[in-house]
Amino acid sequence: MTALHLWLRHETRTTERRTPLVPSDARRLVDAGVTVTVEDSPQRVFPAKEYEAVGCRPAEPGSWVTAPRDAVILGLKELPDQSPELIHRHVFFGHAYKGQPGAADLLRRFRAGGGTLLDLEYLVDDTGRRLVAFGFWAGYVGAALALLHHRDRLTAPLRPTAKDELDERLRAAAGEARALVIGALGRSGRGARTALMVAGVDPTCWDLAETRDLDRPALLDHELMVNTVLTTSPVPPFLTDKDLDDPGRRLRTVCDVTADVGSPLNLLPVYDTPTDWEHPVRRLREEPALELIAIDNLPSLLPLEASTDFSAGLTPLLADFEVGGAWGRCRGRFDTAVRELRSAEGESSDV
Ligand SMILES: NC(=O)c1ccc[n+]([C@@H]2O[C@H](COP(=O)([O-])OP(=O)(O)OC[C@H]3O[C@@H](n4cnc5c(N)ncnc54)[C@H](O)[C@@H]3O)[C@@H](O)[C@H]2O)c1
Repeated sequence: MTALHLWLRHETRTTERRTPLVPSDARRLVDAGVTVTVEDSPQRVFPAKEYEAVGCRPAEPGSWVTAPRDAVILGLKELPDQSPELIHRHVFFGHAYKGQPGAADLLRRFRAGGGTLLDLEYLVDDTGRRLVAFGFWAGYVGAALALLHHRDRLTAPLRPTAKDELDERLRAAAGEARALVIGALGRSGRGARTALMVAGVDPTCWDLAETRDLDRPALLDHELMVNTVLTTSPVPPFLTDKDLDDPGRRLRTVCDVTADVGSPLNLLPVYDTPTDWEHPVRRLREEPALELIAIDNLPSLLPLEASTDFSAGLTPLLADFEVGGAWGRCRGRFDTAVRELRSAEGESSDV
């Protein structure tokens, strides 16, 4: 039996309805002897009473700051700014290791309080492959939005929805479309293919083998493209301004699921800011028209499915919360980031 005390916090972003732990999985952890505290959260897709019904302890939103020191605080997105010293172990997406805005400040807060960031993005197996990710639903929603827009049936602002409702809209928009999914064998790629199939569209699927010698005319001959490629080494871009200016281009709608703006590995360097729920579509060219969707929080639009899937992957890892293995690698990445921060600040490199 483990002495783990898990504390599920309220998400501060009002649009964030997802949770990394759903009630049915919380029950599994409680049954395994884990103490699970769940903060009330008005927007979470599962009400607090469903967690209480399976044996979780209730808590007020934001009360994790006063949680016992040994509690592991679980969340998805950013921590609120109050509490300059972070004393706990925190499991969430910290976005703190690639020099992102606010990254150094967050690491400093951990360093000041002696806490630890266990970043979900760095929870990987021994080959470096991520163990929990929202990719499938990012691809699903991205392709669905692209298809709906292509059919002139996308309305803004976007709002979180249920899969049944989205699928109904996709079926109502069914018909021929020449669609291309790049990165088709990955998590997001599979999601994109699945959504397009719901709309009766059988996309062309490219992955590593098909882009090694990129056939640009073939790419531009598709009406709709969904980019879901996660690359770790530089490769030539899939689209350039020159391609966009090609008068023979049939491509009209692009969804960049990676929304990798500003990264040196960006494969679609034809725009410089993502789009969002208020304004999901941006016109990049007038004649012939080319429109872009590049939203960086796609799975939040399907909070129930995204949460359920993510929680199913995370729960066995939480049940086996330990020093070594995936959590050890995750901790090691945090230690490295703190050392890097120290040496950037000219201090001793000891952690
Ligand atoms: N927009 C959002 O809300 C959102 C949410 C989750 C994930 N994402 C992003 O989606 C992207 C994909 O994530 P994933 O979980 O699907 O990754 P993944 O590793 O499961 O899949 C990536 C795929 O890209 C393929 N690939 C790599 N290099 C390629 C190349 N040069 N040409 C063609 N294919 C290539 C890989 O073989 C793999 O099949 C990531 O950038 C991730 O950050 C975005």
